[in-house]
Order: sequence, then C-alpha cells, then structure tokens
Amino acid sequence: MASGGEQKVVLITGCSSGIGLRIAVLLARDEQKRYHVIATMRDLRKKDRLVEAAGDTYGKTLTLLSLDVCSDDSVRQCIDSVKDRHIDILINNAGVGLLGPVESISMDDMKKVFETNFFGTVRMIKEVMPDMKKRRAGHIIVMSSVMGLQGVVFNDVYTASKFAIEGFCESMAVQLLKFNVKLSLIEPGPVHTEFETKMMEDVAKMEYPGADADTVRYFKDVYIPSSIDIFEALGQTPDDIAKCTKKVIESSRPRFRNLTNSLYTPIVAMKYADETGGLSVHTFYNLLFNFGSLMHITMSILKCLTCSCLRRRTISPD
Ligand SMILES: NC(=O)C1=CN([C@@H]2O[C@H](COP(=O)(O)OP(=O)(O)OC[C@H]3O[C@@H](n4cnc5c(N)ncnc54)[C@H](OP(=O)(O)O)[C@@H]3O)[C@@H](O)[C@H]2O)C=CC1
Ligand SMILES: CC1=C(/C=C/C(C)=C/C=C/C(C)=C/C=O)C(C)(C)CCC1
Repeated sequence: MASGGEQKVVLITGCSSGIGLRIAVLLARDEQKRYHVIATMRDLRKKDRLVEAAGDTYGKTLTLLSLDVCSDDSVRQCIDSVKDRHIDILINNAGVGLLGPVESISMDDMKKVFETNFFGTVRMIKEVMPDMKKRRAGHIIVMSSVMGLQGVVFNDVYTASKFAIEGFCESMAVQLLKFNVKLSLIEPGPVHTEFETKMMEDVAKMEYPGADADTVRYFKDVYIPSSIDIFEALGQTPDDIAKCTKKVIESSRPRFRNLTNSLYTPIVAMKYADETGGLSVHTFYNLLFNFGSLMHITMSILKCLTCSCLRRRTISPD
C-alpha cells in the first residue's frame, strides 16, 4: 500500500485487449502501489492475456471482474460487488469500431455501436457518478477519439458515436465541477490494437449490399490504402495511450480534452479556423481523392508541421 495515503480504486472497462489491458497493467504495476485496479471485461474466458501481462500484481493490486457495458444488470452487479461501491477513478474504455459505406451497414449494426460506445459509457457514468457526487471526489476518464472531434469518411457511424460522447461529456463536466468530480476525455488517433485488425477483417468479409460500384471502389481502392498509410505513419501503441492516461490521472489540474497525437493538432485546428466547415470538408476531400496516392509524402509534411509548439497542445506519453 502507498505510504501516506489510501490506494485509489480504479475501475476500467474493456480490459481483454488493447488500450484497456495496457492501462490496467501500467496502473497495477505503479511502483508506489498507489492504485487498486479493478480490471473488467465482458467475457472472463478472455482473461489470460491480461493475467499474464499483470504477472505478480494479479490478485494484489489488480483484480478481475466481469462487466458488459451493454447490460444494466451486469453493470449494477459489478459495481455492487465493489467494497462500499467506492470507485475513485472510472475509466470508460470499452468500445467497438464500424467501417464502410453506410448503405451496406444494417441499422442493427449501427445501433450496436451506439449501444456500446455511447450508451455503454453513459450507463457506467450513471451508475458510478452519484457516489462520487456524494463524496465530492472522483475522476471519470472517457476514451474518446480524434474522431470525436473530426469526422472521417467511411467511419460515419463510429465518428457519430464518439461525437455523442464528446457532447455528453462537455455538458456533464460543468455540473460535475460543482461536485468536485473531474471528467477528462482522451482523444487518440490511430492506435495499433485489435480494433485495427478486427476492422480490417470485417472489411475483407464485407459484401457491400446496397452500395453502388463507385462508392465501393472509393472505399476499397482509395480509403483503405490511405488509411493503412495513416496507421503506419501516425499509429501509436496502446502503451503510449496508457502512459498518457496515467499522466492525466496524476495531474493536479487534469485537462478536459487530451489529444494524444500531435500530428492531429492541425486537423483539429483547421476545423475551428473556419466556422463554415468548408475548409475541413475540402481539405479532407483533397487529401483523400487528389493526394491519396501521395499519402506517404503528405504524412511527412504533416510530421514537419507538427513542431514542438503544436506538441505542447497534446498530452505526450513521455
Ligand atoms: N485503436 C484505435 O485506433 C483507437 C481506439 N480508440 C478507442 O479506444 C478504446 C479501446 O479500443 P482498443 O483498445 O483500440 O480496441 P480493442 O478492440 O483492442 O479493445 C476493445 C475492448 O472493448 C471491449 N468491449 C467491446 N464491447 C464491450 C462491451 N459490451 N462490454 C465490455 N467490454 C466491451 C472489448 O472486449 P471483447 O474482447 O469482449 O470484444 C475489448 O476489451 C475504444 O473505445 C476505441 O473506440 C480511440 C481512438 C483510436
Ligand atoms: C487523417 C486522414 C484520413 C484518415 C484517418 C484515419 C484512418 C484515422 C483513424 C483514426 C482512428 C482509427 C480513430 C479511432 O478512434 C484519410 C481519410 C484517409 C485521408 C485524409 C486524412
């Protein structure tokens, strides 16, 4: 136990892989043992990777519970099983992606994305926030995305789910401040996790019912190769995002918005530079359809542009 203070109880959703798994392990391995991590996942049969990465912290500073963010009962049972329902830091990480022409995606699949990414986060906050308000203490972290700030073609529904989160949190943050409860959004760009592999597997299986030949061609032959280039050029590791998240938790005055990738700063700045929206729409159009084949060069220029003054606006893992 940390000397001079109680351990903080941190509950994290979606710890079977990727960013959630790495945050759980990083906090559980804290040298000063400042955290007791409750790592949760919807299917405990997937626990092996986490248990292995947690090593000797498993059963000490890290415990494992089952939690499906899409189920009222599962969320309630999990939180009720925590001693005194006391959670100091809630990390809403669970999320799913969805990629492709809207015409080819069923309404049910779209609703599943909102059910997990948006309502899953809301369900967690609704369950944990009242106790934090009573205690006049707590920190809620939400894994948003750069796609919560800027739409990206063919990610229409995923983007919308993250915009919904941003709007919800922007509204909540003001009320929570009155109760001394902090709320922070983490906004990563591309991160190499199963999120990327699952989406590419889904794309390979897709048959594009309802989409015309041109749209399918723009998606498969223009967007997908550019997106692969972008992941290669800008991709961060889940460890990077875990380190950024730990920094936010440990900050005495945590920021509300936390972009983790400085290479996205110009894209977000562009949105606010032109309130008509035209600059963003046309720049994205040109980047994809006119300079898509030059994406490698475009990315190099972007890297040069993101000098240290822009980097200061992001949270870095180091
Ligand atoms: N990778 C990226 O490029 C980026 C990801 N993000 C966000 O980061 C977060 C984590 O994603 P990432 O680590 O990359 O992807 P992963 O696919 O590796 O991890 C997603 C996690 O969410 C879990 N999950 C999905 N549905 C539920 C549910 N109903 N209840 C509980 N857990 C669930 C998955 O569990 P299971 O194994 O059971 O499916 C898995 O543990 C997401 O919110 C994502 O939107 C943000 C920006 C970029
Ligand atoms: C920037 C950019 C593109 C793609 C961005 C991608 C692919 C971002 C992925 C972000 C992720 C995966 C966020 C997860 O939440 C395009 C449209 C190819 C071309 C124009 C510039």
